[in-house]
Amino acid sequence: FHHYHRQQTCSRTRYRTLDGSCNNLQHPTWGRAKTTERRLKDANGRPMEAYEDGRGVPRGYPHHLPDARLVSNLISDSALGPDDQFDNIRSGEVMGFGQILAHDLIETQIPSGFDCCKKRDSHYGSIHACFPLHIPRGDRRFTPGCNSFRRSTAVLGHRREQRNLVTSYIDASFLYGSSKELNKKLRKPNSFLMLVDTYNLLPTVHGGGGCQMFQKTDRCPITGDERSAEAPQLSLNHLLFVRQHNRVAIRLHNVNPHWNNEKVFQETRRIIIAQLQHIVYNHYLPLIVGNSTMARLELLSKRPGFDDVYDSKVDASIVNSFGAAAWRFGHSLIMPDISELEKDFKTIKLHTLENNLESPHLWQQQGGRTVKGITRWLAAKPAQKIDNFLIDGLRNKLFFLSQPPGFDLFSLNIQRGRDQGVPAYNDWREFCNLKRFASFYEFGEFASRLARIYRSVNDVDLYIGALLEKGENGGVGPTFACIIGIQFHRLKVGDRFWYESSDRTSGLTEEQIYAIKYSTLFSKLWCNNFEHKRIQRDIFRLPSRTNRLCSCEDLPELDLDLWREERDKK
Ligand code: HEM
Ligand SMILES: [Ca+2]
Repeated sequence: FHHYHRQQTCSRTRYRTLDGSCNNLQHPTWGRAKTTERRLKDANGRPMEAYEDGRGVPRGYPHHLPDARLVSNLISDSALGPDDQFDNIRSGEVMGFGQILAHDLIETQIPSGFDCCKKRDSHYGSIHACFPLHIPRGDRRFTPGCNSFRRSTAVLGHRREQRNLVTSYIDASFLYGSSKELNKKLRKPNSFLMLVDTYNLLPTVHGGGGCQMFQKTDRCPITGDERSAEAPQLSLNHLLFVRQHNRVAIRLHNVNPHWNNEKVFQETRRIIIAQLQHIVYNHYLPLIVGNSTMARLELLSKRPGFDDVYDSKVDASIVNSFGAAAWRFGHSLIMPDISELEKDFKTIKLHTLENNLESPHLWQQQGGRTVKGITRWLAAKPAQKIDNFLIDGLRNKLFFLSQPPGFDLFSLNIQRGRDQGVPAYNDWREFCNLKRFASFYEFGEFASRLARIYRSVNDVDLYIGALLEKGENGGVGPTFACIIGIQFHRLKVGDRFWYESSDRTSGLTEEQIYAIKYSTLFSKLWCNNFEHKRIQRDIFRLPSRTNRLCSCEDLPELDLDLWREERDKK
């Protein structure tokens, strides 16, 4: 293992590398793009892995587990739930931000170039490459056709592993790209700015890229992450960060006109990443894992200045089951439509989500005229509850794109977990020091349905078991809180460039850190970059008596004078 990595030598640079290498000086590849996802180890030091043969055959294959689509139909059909499935605390942006954060941390490689549906294809029928979903008889809402499922690319070794294409660290890689080559394409030449188009929207590529074009004028966006056109609210979160970079960069250049372009760019990048980390740990995560996990794993930031949490023994690489299951909790947050909300915060214009996937059309039309209404809606209206239900648009019509067949995102999640050897729910309970379930009855409402399709309570898939748990204040249940908590703990203490670090080479000053903590509110970024006049203070919580709509001007602004350097000092 070690001799591969020794070749790269690292120096202590002021800024992060783009691919995440050399964050850990002893282990230069930890957290780097294009490296292997990790397995947590149980109390006996055994990796948390559950391939059927211990090597790489999907868990349950061929006949041990119920078809993923059957599980989804019986447990996750939103028609089985209450009429109103909106959350009463969390705003739609909890969903939007959750997805862009997911894309900062992980993109599991999936191979291309073959078709699991074509008998002539050499991989057809090979369980090492293809793992087709079986559609239960009589499942009329789900148009069968061929539901090709390609297994995540295998990193071969003693046991099959998967590869993460992006940097694990919270480093805004979705904005800057996970490689030098991509970063170069995203920047305006000879400038400290990120590229935008003529309407100050995401830059685009003519005639292609990974998105659908409904009209001749639609053009696919190019960003630091190739999935940015996946859904409109995701693209708009990308846009927010591109604009925020440019806004800070221009002001930083004005404060330090003697800095060269690269210095302005890199210093801006450091500020943006600090703001992102601050928001994730102090405003976002508490709403997901709850206060007890935040406290137990010391995830909240210190109030004022420095906090040297870095531990060079901690590997911040993404844990397999975090990406394949736990962080996909967010799919249950997804709302059935996308709306534009007028200035009065009442009048709404509806669009369905499933007809706007993989397409920039909604926000590109008329030079971005819809951006303001959609972003106002994301902030002011609720997400769906974190639960075992998924909206019909994604459970039956994913990638429907005006023509059947559709797909089911929950089935994909379950199938992906089995593909990647994610252990069963009960094994994770034990890992997390929770009592194993002795019988199906402990699942409550859905017990008899689970008992009907799984052979044993020990077989229930992690994704489904964990989403059936209740969490603190409507957050994720204890099993996902455990996995997510561990991952974010590692992403904090395993990041040498963590924003509260007092390192003299790579860190900010104590005053700068204080200023970032004092002023950084995602609501303010939303105001500044989408030209809103009013918003609530905490964008992730719905407007309420304790989180009233206020004037954007009343929210604090980052004081960039703290970055002023005398010309001769440099
Ligand atoms: C409109 C919204 C969304 C759509 C259409 C969507 C769709 C998808 C699809 C198709 C996949 C790949 C499934 C597979 O083949 O395994 C995926 C993966 C994933 N999604 Fe979502 N998603 C959305 C929102 C979210 C949100 C809100 C979160 C979290 C808060 C999230 C977290 C993830 C994660 C962690 C993965 C695995 C990434 C990887 O390992 O490559 N997604 N999503
Ligand atoms: Ca990253």
